Amino acid sequence: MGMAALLSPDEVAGALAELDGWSGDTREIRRTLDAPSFPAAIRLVVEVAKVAEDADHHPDIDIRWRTVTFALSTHSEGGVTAKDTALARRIDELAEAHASS
Ligand SMILES: C[C@H](O)[C@H](O)[C@H]1CNC2=NC(N)=NC(=O)C2=N1
Repeated sequence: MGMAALLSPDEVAGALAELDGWSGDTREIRRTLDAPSFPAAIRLVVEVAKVAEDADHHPDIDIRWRTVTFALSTHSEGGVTAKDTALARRIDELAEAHASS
């Protein structure tokens, strides 16, 4: 048993309504961002990596040139928990600083 509880469908829907650009369901939430350039995309990923390591909660990351997709779930629980919605908010803050959309 992990420490974070799975969110209900209503809780995930409520969180997604507050998170700009995120989609998903109780299994996983995801957002795709376009950075201005490949180096900018990598810088964003490095910043997210620092936050993820500090939180001991790690996103699945897909990098294609300057397009980055972050997919969040709590693997130990088999779905979305508050750890994922919290990390999504942090990613949004970093993405804003990196002029992504
Ligand atoms: C031991 C350590 O806390 C676990 O392996 C962590 C690491 N990062 C993780 N990240 C994610 N996304 N889900 C997890 O269940 C998870 N577990």
